[in-house]
Amino acid sequence: GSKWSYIGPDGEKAWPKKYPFCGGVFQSPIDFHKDILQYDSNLLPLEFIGYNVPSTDQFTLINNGHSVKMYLSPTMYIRNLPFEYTASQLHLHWGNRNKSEGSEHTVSGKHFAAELHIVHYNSEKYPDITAAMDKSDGLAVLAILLEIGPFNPSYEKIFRHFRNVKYKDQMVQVPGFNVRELLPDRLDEYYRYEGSLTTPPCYPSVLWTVFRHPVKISQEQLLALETAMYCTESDDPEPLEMVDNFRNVQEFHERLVFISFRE
Ligand SMILES: NS(=O)(=O)c1c(F)c(F)c(S(=O)(=O)CCO)c(N[C@H]2CCc3ccccc32)c1F
Ligand SMILES: [Zn+2]
Repeated sequence: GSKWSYIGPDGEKAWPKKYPFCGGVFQSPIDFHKDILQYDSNLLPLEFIGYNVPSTDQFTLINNGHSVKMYLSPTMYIRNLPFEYTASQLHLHWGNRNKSEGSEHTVSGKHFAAELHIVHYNSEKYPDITAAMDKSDGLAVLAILLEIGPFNPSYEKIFRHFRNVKYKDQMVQVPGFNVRELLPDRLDEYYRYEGSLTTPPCYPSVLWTVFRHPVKISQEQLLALETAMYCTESDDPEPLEMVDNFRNVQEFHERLVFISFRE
């Protein structure tokens, strides 16, 4: 499978050797700081269609060795982007139990505890995500910054299954729920820029929407995320904890991030 990691000799500094786009342009994630932000009044709130998936449907949650990802229903899509984008999967990035600063995007140099990504592909132009993922208008990823606060029952609908996907390639079925509950209340306030996948193959194919307002999960939920999973298979004699699975922020020169809010 894909031989890359977040640590050691196959870590992010080595990614460009096998995945040239990782050393290229428009790379993500980035730091949002005031001198690259520009207000844009044309940035409308996104519209989510079909996000309220009935509990009779099921999502497949899988540990792929890099993250924990959940396949979404093809009836879920977003409007109010340049094209219609259909949901593909969601996954998370996080730190470790001693340093809960595992978000990919940062704000004024500050990490949040973790980050949820909902990956969509341009279903108006491409038949599936594999066709879309290396096209400049191929993908749209929504990013939700996570921070510590009260217990979050919506995130628990995913988190309570972590014990069944502890090891690489393990999977479990998750009853459908309203994925809109995972997003912050203020959908009208977000950062928007053109960037890339934050993992190999790092294609510069992503229209990023990072919501301004973080969502809160409890300390215990965060600890579960930081301690539940392994990158290795269940029978591996040298288990590797799945921690710190975030890419460092990338150089962002001569470019702007558009914001839908006046700070
Ligand atoms: N942070 S991110 O949003 O850039 C991002 C990831 F961080 C990440 F881990 C994955 S993955 O599929 O779990 C593993 C590596 O592809 C994807 N998966 C994408 C990339 C390629 C692909 C192909 C089919 C379905 C999903 C994806 C991803 F888009
Ligand atoms: Zn991601």
